Amino acid sequence: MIELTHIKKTYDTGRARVTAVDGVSLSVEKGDIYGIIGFSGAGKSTLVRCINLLERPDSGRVRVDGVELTELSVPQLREARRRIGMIFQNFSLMPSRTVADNIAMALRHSALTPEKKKEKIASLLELVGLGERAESYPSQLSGGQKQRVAIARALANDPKVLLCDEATSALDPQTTRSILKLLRSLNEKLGITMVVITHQMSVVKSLCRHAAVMEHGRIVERGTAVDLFSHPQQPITKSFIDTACNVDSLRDYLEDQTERKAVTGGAPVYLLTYAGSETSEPLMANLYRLFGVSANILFGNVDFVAGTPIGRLGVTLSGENEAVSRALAYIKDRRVTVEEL
Ligand SMILES: Nc1ncnc2c1ncn2[C@@H]1O[C@H](COP(=O)(O)OP(=O)(O)OP(=O)(O)O)[C@@H](O)[C@H]1O
Repeated sequence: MIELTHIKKTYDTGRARVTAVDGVSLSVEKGDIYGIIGFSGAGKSTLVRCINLLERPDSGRVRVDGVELTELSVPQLREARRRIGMIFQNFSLMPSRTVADNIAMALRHSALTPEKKKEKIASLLELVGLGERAESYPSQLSGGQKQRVAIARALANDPKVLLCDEATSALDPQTTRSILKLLRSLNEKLGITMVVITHQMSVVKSLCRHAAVMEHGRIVERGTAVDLFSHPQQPITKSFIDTACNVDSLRDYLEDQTERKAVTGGAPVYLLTYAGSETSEPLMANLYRLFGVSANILFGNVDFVAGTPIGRLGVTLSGENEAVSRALAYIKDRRVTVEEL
């Protein structure tokens, strides 16, 4: 559905030349929810704004639903953009217009009759759970409700693609969950392809099937959300995952050598990460049964990523040195990742 090829975008700030996107290629399948994660300034927004040519890349190709956008005339591009909805962190609603009028703005070039437009607006508001708020003004709505209006507006022209730029970053955790749930249901009901920019791995965790990690204008790692969560390769991906899965708290705790000695008795701490069916194996029991090695659990966390459980355990292992080595080899054989902390 979306094909970006060797996208490069630089900005001339007067004093310096900033390379915001540095030769990125990205392919997003129809119906996918694709996350783009990275720290502030990594180039996520610029990359996503290249998908609808809100930013025109210096070089590279942008193909959406089989159409090469960079080759279109201005009127053709305007038409093509209607098939690409976008929502933002700050909602971008017109404060002086009602909810219904905000959505109507997106339909001003539509061929629908005024009657049909009214029906369309009502059904869009129904879809986002705001059937009763057509005549409210944005100032009368909560942040979550404003984002729902923005989503309804983005869907007005039946887009095939929805771009979400930090859509939940300004919302509290509970409202974030409800907006992510809405986006998931729209993806299921409408089959709409979504690209979701975020600096929070928790958004990737609960929404995305695939994701790419950006750093300094480049994609440094990409894959299924399950793979990124269970077998992150790059340091930046690991650090995002550690934060999302609370491993940070264990690392912080172990940094204090006195605390560390008190809980581990000086034994090494291993972080075991396992995904999917690997979780069902009674691993700890087997370590004792097969090797006489017992595990002392210091930390445990299970996340569900795209419906797959991914577990993390922080353990010390006690037993004969030789037995512990064999136990570690046994664990690794079961596709459990072992990291010494
Ligand atoms: N219009 C602009 N003019 C000059 N520099 C820009 C412009 N837009 C972005 N940049 C620069 O390009 C780089 C990438 O910015 P971008 O907003 O794409 O990153 P981001 O990952 O989306 O970060 P954030 O989450 O903070 O928005 C940054 O160094 C930024 O300062």
